[in-house]
Amino acid sequence: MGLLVDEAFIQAEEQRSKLSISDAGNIPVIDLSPLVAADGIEHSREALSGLVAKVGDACKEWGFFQVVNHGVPAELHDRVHAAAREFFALPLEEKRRVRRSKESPAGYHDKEHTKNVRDWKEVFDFVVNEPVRIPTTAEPGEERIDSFWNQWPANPPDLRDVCQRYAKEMEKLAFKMLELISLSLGLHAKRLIEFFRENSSFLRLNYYPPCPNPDLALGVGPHKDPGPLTILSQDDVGGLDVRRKRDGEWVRVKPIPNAYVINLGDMTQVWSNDAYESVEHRVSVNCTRGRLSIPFFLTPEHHVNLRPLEELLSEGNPARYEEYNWGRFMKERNSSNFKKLQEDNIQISSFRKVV
Ligand SMILES: O=C(O)CCC(=O)C(=O)O
Ligand SMILES: [Fe+2]
Repeated sequence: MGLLVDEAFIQAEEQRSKLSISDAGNIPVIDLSPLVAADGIEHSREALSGLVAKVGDACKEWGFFQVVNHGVPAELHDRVHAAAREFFALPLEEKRRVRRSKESPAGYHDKEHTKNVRDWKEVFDFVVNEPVRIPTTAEPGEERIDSFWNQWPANPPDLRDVCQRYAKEMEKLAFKMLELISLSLGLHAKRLIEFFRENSSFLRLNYYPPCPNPDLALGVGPHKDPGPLTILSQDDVGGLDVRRKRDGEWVRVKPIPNAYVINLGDMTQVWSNDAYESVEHRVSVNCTRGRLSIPFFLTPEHHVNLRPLEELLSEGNPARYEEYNWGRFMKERNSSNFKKLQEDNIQISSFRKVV
């Protein structure tokens, strides 16, 4: 295939997607119905122990799994997808009325870079709880805090309401997943939820238009998510690829109707002192069908500090990470989206202790 896309989108040869990628056939699919039926995990721990074990195994072996019977109303899910499609179909000029800026980082944008290569996608971001507060700079000792709010487009008119209701459902599901992950690590069910009573979580509507050079560009370059976990809804097109832990191969996550894809992020890796690992993933594109995906990123407030959890450490298993501050970490990471840096943005590996 000849070169049809702008140079900014071209991935280095070793990062490109092979057209013959295989389906991740055995990525775990976990049925959450015991949890939904039990009305809270505290009350029926026995009945849920099988579920906890499954989540633990999936976290260790894959760091990626899908959940079904999760309790999120299908009708609401379908309405968010429909509204998102309508939004992305608007003329660029109209979408750009709610474009994001340094001062107002929620909204529409189409120029994100992952590892300094431009992603083949359009995005609309919104936060779950307003306003979100973030330090003005990433300097140590910075005391100034900026607040920002969502920007909602006039069209489609129901986008705001549908998105806000859906966001609350995602928050609820994320808390359930945190309980299961806590229990699977041998922690108290509420141990990890503590960090998110107030939170800065956000949702992203991703649209990946058909791409004339799916052999050269990616929808999102290879990366790991920085929070504890991400809950993703995808349509039936497919394109999410995971680097399988077992052999380092890229495999495609098969779309399952009404399922959510859950992936662990860096924060879970740090808390668990590497017992669970954040998994690398990327998005491949294709030349015929536009793809829609809607990830929910659970994230804490800016003042939260992260480090391996004391209860999981021992003499034989000392902390592998230095403590870091979430607000400063995110400020530093996000600044690379606005100016194209030569180096890659900050990663948790910067906090890894030399032992
Ligand atoms: O679109 C997808 O399937 C994944 C998107 C993703 O990984 C991200 O936005 O962090
Ligand atoms: Fe991601």
